[in-house]
Amino acid sequence: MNNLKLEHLPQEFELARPVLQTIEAAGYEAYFVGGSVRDTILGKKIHDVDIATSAYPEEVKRLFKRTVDTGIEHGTVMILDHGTGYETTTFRSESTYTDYRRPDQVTFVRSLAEDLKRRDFTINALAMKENGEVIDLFDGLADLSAKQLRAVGDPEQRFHEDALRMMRAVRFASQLDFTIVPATLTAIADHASLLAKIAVERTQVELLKLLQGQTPKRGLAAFMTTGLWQYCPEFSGHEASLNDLSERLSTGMSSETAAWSLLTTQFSLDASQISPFLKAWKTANQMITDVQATTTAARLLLERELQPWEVYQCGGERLTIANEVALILGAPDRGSQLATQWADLPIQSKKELAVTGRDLMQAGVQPGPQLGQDLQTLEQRVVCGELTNDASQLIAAIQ
Ligand SMILES: Nc1ccn([C@@H]2O[C@H](COP(=O)(O)OP(=O)(O)OP(=O)(O)O)[C@@H](O)[C@H]2O)c(=O)n1
Ligand SMILES: [Mg+2]
Repeated sequence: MNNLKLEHLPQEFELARPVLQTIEAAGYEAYFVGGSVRDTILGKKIHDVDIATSAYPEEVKRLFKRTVDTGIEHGTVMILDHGTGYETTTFRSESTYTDYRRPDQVTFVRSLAEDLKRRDFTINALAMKENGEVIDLFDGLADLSAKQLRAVGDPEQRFHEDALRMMRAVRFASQLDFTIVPATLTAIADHASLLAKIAVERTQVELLKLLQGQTPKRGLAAFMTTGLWQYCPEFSGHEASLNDLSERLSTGMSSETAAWSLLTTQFSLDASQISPFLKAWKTANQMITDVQATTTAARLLLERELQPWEVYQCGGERLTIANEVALILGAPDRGSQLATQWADLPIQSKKELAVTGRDLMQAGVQPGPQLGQDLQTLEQRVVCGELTNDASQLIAAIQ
């Protein structure tokens, strides 16, 4: 056990202190736990603070005026008395897990040590008192300084309890630039197939964080060597492409759209293959549309410059993503050129076309498929600079 007392806590903790103080004043224990403690010690910005307490959910609710049962069956209560909501979870003990996802039952306990020992990695098993004193029962601080991920206790047990933790390991390796210690890495390789039991939505979150992390090479390399990749939807047959990526990807992708586009471009998927690929990963429909556009453009950028119509069809921010992806895969950086090409387009969307279908009908074009065709021809010719975007000229061109 090591000692550390943080003197200057980030604002997020300062604001949450009254919650811990109220719980402690009633005779219970309360600590900050999880990622916020880890990230503060690492000097990183934190996004939310999690609180763990010896008070049972009903006891927590009695201490505050406004609470919401956000996950009461797991012991989680949201406290709203201090502005921002604070999720407070009662200490829980180990129990049996038969489905590799969630415990068969949750047992509330009064001991912090019992709670911490069922957490995934030593760096995530730190607790911090309201006054900044860090409780380190599993040498998490030593692993933080050595930049290492190590499962708490027996790694096999930790991955049996929740197979998603294996994806979390490779995600943290990328996000934090940490190595995974050999025993933990071996346990991941031995249990990789359990990932198939995990809901794809949860795996997706970790994969995207990995690709957006600071050292994606590290995370991807572990993702590949442990065999986790084999239990991800639609990855089969792409081992060589993924290994190639793990060598190329020296910085994190800028967004989720960029992360997906990198995979679909690297896998040489065409627009019709992107939809089943992303559907298997359960992404939103908008993501499918965006990735189809960025991948089409990125694939072209790997060969040559884009024509105005191709710039137009990809559009705005998506061009930046296409360029980001193509650059990683070996194309020259055409970022500023694309920005100029985009800015110089006569119109940037169909809404800016000087005529509508109604205008064409008034000019005598019959409604029907031909009308749509005519409009698209005009749009294309305006974008390419063959026609001026002027209503009378466009109508004249059609007639
Ligand atoms: N499968 C999991 C998920 C979470 N935890 C524990 O619950 C804490 C909070 O979980 P979560 O917010 O999902 O992850 P963080 O570690 O806080 O990371 P992030 O910064 O992404 O929120 C973790 O630190 C860890 O102690 C765990 O043991 N096993
Ligand atoms: Mg967290």
